[in-house]
Amino acid sequence: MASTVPERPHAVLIPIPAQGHVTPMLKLAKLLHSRGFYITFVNTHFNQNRLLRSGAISSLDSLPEFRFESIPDGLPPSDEDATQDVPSLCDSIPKYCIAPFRDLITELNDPSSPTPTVSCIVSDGVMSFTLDVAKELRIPEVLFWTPSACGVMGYLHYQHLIERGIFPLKDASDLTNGYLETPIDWISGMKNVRLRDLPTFLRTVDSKDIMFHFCNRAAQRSSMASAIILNTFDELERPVLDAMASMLPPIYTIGPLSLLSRQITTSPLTSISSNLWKEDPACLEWLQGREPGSVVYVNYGSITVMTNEQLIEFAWGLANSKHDFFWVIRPDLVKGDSAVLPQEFLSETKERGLLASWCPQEAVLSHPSIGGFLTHSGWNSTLESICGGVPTISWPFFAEQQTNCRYACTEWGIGMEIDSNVKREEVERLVRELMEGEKGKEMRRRAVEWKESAIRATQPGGSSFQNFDRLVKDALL
Ligand SMILES: O=c1ccn([C@@H]2O[C@H](COP(=O)(O)OP(=O)(O)O[C@H]3O[C@H](CO)[C@@H](O)[C@H](O)[C@H]3O)[C@@H](O)[C@H]2O)c(=O)[nH]1
Repeated sequence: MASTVPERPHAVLIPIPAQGHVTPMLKLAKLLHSRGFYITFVNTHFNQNRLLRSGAISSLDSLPEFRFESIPDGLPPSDEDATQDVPSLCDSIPKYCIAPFRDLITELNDPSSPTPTVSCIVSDGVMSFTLDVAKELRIPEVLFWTPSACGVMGYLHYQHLIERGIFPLKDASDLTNGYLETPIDWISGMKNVRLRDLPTFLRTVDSKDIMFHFCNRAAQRSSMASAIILNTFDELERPVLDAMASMLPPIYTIGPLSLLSRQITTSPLTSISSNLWKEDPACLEWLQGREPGSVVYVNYGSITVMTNEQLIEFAWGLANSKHDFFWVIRPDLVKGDSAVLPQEFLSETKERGLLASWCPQEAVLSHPSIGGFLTHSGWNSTLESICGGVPTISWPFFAEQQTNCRYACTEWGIGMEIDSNVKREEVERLVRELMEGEKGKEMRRRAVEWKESAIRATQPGGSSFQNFDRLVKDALL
């Protein structure tokens, strides 16, 4: 009797097209590939071109059983090397991506397609239109929410903000009159939070705000998924995870993915990365010549923008602290223009400061010479900092970065916050405290403890390691 070889499971993964989402989704894709899955990774055309141009992926069909596909995002052409406008993307994606996504899956499942039948969809938590395609085509779908659990908990309560009359704000003066300090004591699992610690899209008088409704809708629809994946670990966010368990389908905490994915060492997949900008590798050599724990690393992620005046405040704060620093200034970091740093700053710091436009951040944060991280508190940066045992100064920009900052400062003991109206004296003071002060020492001790806890979680027997196994067996196969 002829025996039939069972078909390989085929997972289709789709992140929202932003660096902080593509990176963890690609790590997850690689992990699933290492467990025998055939992978289709779906980018937008815009991002696929960027990944090819930056050298993150060198060709689209060189890897066996791991293919990249792309769909349009519905936006008009824009600067090819700059982050796309986030509200425009969030407005366009649900309208324009659903048909091409449905067509792609239908094509993959056509009997003439050489690929195995699609057995599951793993979609970004905010790409909630994919749930409709999954339902229509009867394919199970798991949602991967890439922010922290505390951030996701904030989004899950956006509907309550409407019901309680908190969203929209009554008056623009609520942004400055102390209203945002209002304690929020009704979210179970979250303590010591104020209105200003919840994801920032509530800070508007516009009842139709795109970002608020985009995140609220995605949060409300999460219960349609068959499971939820979070890039966190139980010990770090236990109270909020416990509270969330009754609000969502089964949750699998599998983070930090940057540690869990280190198990992939032999596959050809190690040669692909998710960088939308070209990395400057020279920084690692520069760090090599520095004393352990002596360098302040400064990076605001892939979306944050600031004015040139703010950039100059950071510059003089760093210079006046007299500490060595490695500062990544993305080409589109300064709003509407390119960054201009004063010549006196450049000459004064040339022996002890290094500037770059993009870097291998995970390697930088694990380098022994890094003593502290001035960050915008994006979730990937927060986790990568924990994995390096590095304490932070936080200048949160938007979304759930304010929530991450609050938790880093008050719950995890690894961060200090800079006022959004940044001034050089405060930067100097906080950098000195971080690098020389008693508080800095204590934060470093806590950061190292969290690093050890993250390592335990991702090693065999650890919670994230086991949850990944369970995710594969119970939710994806
Ligand atoms: O020079 C650089 C700068 C950044 N990165 C990487 O880029 C990612 C940036 O991600 P993150 O720190 O999370 O920041 P954002 O790009 O701002 O991330 C978006 O997505 C995150 C996950 O959902 C959210 O937490 C943030 O609020 C949201 O802005 C990280 O993996 C970094 O290692 C580099 O490799 N090199």
